[in-house]
Amino acid sequence: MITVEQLTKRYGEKTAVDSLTFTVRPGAVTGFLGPNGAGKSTTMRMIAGLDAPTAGSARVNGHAYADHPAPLTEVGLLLEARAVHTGRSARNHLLALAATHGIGRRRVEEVIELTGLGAVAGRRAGGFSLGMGQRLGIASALLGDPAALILDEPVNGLDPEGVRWVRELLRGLAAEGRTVFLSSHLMSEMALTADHLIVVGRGRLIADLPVAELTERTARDLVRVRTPDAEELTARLLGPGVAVTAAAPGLLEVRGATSAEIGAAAARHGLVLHELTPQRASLEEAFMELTRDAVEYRAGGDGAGGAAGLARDGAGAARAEDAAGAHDAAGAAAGAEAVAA
Ligand SMILES: Nc1ncnc2c1ncn2[C@@H]1O[C@H](COP(=O)(O)OP(=O)(O)OP(=O)(O)O)[C@@H](O)[C@H]1O
Repeated sequence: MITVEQLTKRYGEKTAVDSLTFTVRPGAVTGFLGPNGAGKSTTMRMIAGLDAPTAGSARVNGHAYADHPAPLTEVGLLLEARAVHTGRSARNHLLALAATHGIGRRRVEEVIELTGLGAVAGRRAGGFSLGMGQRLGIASALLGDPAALILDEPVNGLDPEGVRWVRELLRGLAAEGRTVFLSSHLMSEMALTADHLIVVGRGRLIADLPVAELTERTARDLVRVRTPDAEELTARLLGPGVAVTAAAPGLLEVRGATSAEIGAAAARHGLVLHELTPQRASLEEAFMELTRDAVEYRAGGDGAGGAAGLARDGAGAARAEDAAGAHDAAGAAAGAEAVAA
């Protein structure tokens, strides 16, 4: 369990992490998501005791990381890819690390096996590719068989097979009851790997919700219909609460009716349909929507009513309801535009 309370980090005028409060629970993969510069790495460094908070606290299993007598056995860390600039072989690197914690050779061989480094373990780690370096970083993190893992962008630089390998490994570790906390700026990756999401922008909490909930919320009330009988179908569908937009010749976008209702109406009136597709916003779109204001602010926009608007309660922590409310409102506004057009 990782507990972050009112965690804040300022570098001079710059607030990198702003009153963050969240909990990362065991038995699940929790994704830490946010655009570049949102404060993910800084937060992870503070959890790992590598940076001192300006205010607030971060605890792993109830203690500050630095207070753990043998931190490797408590928390596995992967914070910087290619942190190994060494002439040592991967195996010797792991053996040296293991020795600092009284971890035996057997465990070193186990993690080499687990991370698929067997064939290259005798090679100089400093010359590893980014992908191999990531595997070695993950092997180091797993060395102490820790109950919690904190991984900053663990799939960075990995090929698709490597990405899938990390995903399955992390899901397996969570299924064993461990706390798995990983950062990414890629929603698509998180959607496949994480059970729960903590989304940040400009150092502040934007959302804290299960991935499944975000998926549900991205379902748009919109059905795309391709038909040679567009005009007549439009006339048949229009009614209270139903809006139909002609997106292109023979292509309608219908709001306020399900695809089943549209199909039934077409059948009743003998109208031909070539396509009937309920639309869902992709998770990537949902993420962009959630973090849009945070990004605009960073790009020099005024950001008024942006992430600050989402994180509007006194404590500065917008929970899922707030963020979703804002998201829904934005979705509704976009819908109104489309209908008007
Ligand atoms: N040592 C530092 N001194 C000054 N500013 C810093 C320092 N470390 C981070 N920052 C700033 O704090 C903000 C948050 O940075 P951080 O690296 O935590 O974000 P991030 O979400 O991990 O981004 P990325 O996805 O790009 O790694 C950024 O604006 C960054 O420039």
